[in-house]
Amino acid sequence: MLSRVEIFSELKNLKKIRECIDKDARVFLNNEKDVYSLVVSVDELCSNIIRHAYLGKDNERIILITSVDESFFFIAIEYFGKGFDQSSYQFIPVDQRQGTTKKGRFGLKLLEHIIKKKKTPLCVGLDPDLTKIPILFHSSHDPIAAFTHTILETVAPFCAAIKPNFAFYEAEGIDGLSALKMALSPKPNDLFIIGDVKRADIANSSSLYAKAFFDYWQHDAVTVHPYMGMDSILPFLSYSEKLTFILCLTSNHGSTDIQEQPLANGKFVYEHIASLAMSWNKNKNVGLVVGATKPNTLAHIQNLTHASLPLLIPGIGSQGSSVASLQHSKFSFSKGLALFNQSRSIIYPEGNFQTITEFQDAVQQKVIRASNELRNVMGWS
Ligand SMILES: O=C(O)c1cc(=O)[nH]c(=O)n1[C@@H]1O[C@H](COP(=O)(O)O)[C@@H](O)[C@H]1O
Repeated sequence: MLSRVEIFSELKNLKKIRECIDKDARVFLNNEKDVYSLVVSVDELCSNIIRHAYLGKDNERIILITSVDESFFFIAIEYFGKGFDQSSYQFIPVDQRQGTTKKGRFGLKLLEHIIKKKKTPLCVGLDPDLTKIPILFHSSHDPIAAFTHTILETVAPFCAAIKPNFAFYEAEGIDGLSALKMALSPKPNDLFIIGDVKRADIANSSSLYAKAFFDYWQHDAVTVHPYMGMDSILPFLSYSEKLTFILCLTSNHGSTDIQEQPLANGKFVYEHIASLAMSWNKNKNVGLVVGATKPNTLAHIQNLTHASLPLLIPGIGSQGSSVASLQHSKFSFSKGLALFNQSRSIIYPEGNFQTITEFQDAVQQKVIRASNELRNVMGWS
């Protein structure tokens, strides 16, 4: 299949180039994240042509030619401005590029992209609990692995993100962690993966937590606590292509013990955390965890941050909150970016299941209902 797109050199015209690459890349690649990476690379290349080769002039031509089939993808970009000075290029091996590349919004854009493609901001939490996993999985030699695999396969088409909570895997020791590793290998297509790890330590230790969850586990995002301050969070933020969700106002009752305490200046601790998070957002890769169980405070935090930080919102379902209660609050579904997590209410449907298929059908009903509910609220149905 051969395509040709010609545009004038205005940034707004790059949409046509992105659309063409997005369409053709799907013939060749079957992974949403790879498609997105390619779209971003070509977009970056063309915007550099406009900025550097055409010095911002908007009436010059850029021509994109692609040829693609399942085994081959050819991309040519033709432009007529100042050529690239190859002698100015200094090769930096990928493993030494940390901190040398332009700070990206890749994690944020990837999340946005997947939410739009899947038409849902639903995140499904992977919280495999041996006391809740249906009996039929217990005859498997590795119930946690079998359960995780079944849940992933069932929910993947209907959600944008998954959030494995490490507590549930770590509780089973090495076996639990290998079950998770196996379930996530190869990396699932079309899913944003948030490692719910709630870490952070002195910088020296945090940098290894960050390495573990971003490099080894290949997560797209992690959750961290802010208790130890900026230096404990920065090692996570130095991964500019990943997202780091900072606990701001958690969904549990104990949030009143510390997070909802007033400071000497009259502000609440969670407000202070939200302001700090905004000031740490130099790489556009900071998000906040805010529970859905306090819809009005959630709305207040959304306002306070001008909806500039992506929100991870747990607490819907088993913890008693609902999409309806958010609708009845001042929270705005149309401002900024938010992911709504549900774990137990999706992965543990009631019933006495005799077969995996019966169980999958029940989970599928739950996840479709949760996904559709959010889709309706977003006006995407
Ligand atoms: O960081 C989280 O994900 C989190 C923060 C919070 O404030 N409240 C909260 O419930 N969570 C996690 O979100 C999931 C909620 O699970 P369910 O209550 O079963 O939907 C669990 O894995 C929690 O650990």
